[in-house]
Amino acid sequence: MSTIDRIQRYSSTACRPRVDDMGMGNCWIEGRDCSTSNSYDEECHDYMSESFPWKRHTRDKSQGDTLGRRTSSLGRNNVMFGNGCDKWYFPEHQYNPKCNEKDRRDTSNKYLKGIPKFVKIVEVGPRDGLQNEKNTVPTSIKVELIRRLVASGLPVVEATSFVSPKWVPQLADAKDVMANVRSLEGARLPVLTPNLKGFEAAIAAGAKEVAVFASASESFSKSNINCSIEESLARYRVVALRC
Ligand SMILES: CC(C)(COP(=O)([O-])OP(=O)([O-])OC[C@H]1O[C@@H](n2cnc3c(N)ncnc32)[C@H](O)[C@@H]1OP(=O)([O-])[O-])[C@@H](O)C(=O)NCCC(=O)NCCSC(=O)C[C@@](C)(O)CC(=O)[O-]
Repeated sequence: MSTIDRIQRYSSTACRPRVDDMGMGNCWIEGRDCSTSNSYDEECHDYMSESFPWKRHTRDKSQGDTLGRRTSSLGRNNVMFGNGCDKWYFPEHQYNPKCNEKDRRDTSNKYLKGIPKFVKIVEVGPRDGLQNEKNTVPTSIKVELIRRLVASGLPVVEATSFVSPKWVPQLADAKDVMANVRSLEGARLPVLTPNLKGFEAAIAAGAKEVAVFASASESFSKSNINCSIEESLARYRVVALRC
C-alpha cells in the first residue's frame, strides 16, 4: 500500500484506523471513538479560523486536557483487554510482581512490534518557524540560519516552502533561499510543496527533496491549503508520481 493510500485510510471519513494499519495490536485504538477527535476539532476551531491557519498554536490547557484524556483512555484500554500481562499496567504504573518474565516479554513484543526501526527528526525552523514571523525575515538571515543549523550537525533541515506568496508572504523568497543553500553539504534540505506548481518550482530552484503536507480534519485542510482532504491527497499523488 502506498503512503498516500495509507493516509487516505486514516482520513476523517475512516475515523478510526484499522487494527492492521496500526500494526500494534488493539491497544491504542480499541475503546476510542470519533468523540475524542471531534472534541479536539472543536478545541482547534478557534485556532483554525485565524487568517493564517498554519500559525503554530501554543500547547495550551485545552490541548493538555486532550492529551490527558488520551492517556487515561490508554490506561483503560490496557485493563480492558485482559491480556495475561495487562495487569502489569496499573493506572498508577505500578509494577505487579505476579506478572512473570515471559508475560512481560510477550507484552513488550505485543506493544513494540509496530514501532518503526528508526525515527527521522526534521528541523523545520527555517520554514515552519519563519512563516509565523510577523515581519518577513531577510533572505540573507534565512540562509545564515540554515547554514548554522546544518553546521550544528542536524541531518535534515526543512529549508523553505514553495507555496503561494499570497498565502505565505514570509516565504516568497523560496527560490532565492534555495539558490543560496542548494550546494550546502552535510544535510538534506527538503522543502514543502503543496501542489505540482510548487513541486516544479522547487525542482527548478535546485531542491533534491520535497515534502507534502495533509491535514487530519476537513476544516484545517480547507483553511491551510484551500481544498478538502480528498483533493489534497489527489494533488499529492500527482506530486509523488512526478517525484
Ligand atoms: C495550496 C495553495 C497554493 C492553494 O491556493 P489556492 O488559492 O487554492 O490555489 P490556486 O490553484 O487557485 O492558485 C491561486 C494562486 O496561487 C498560485 N499558486 C498556486 N500554487 C502555488 C505554488 N505552489 N507556489 C506559488 N504560487 C502558487 C496560482 O498560480 C494562483 O496565482 P494567481 O493566478 O492568483 O496569480 C495555497 O493554499 C497555499 O499556498 N497555502 C499555504 C499552505 C502553507 O504553506 N501552509 C503552511 C505549511 S503547513 C503547516 O505549517 C501546518 C503544520 C501543521 O504542518 C504546522 C506544523 O508543522 O506544526
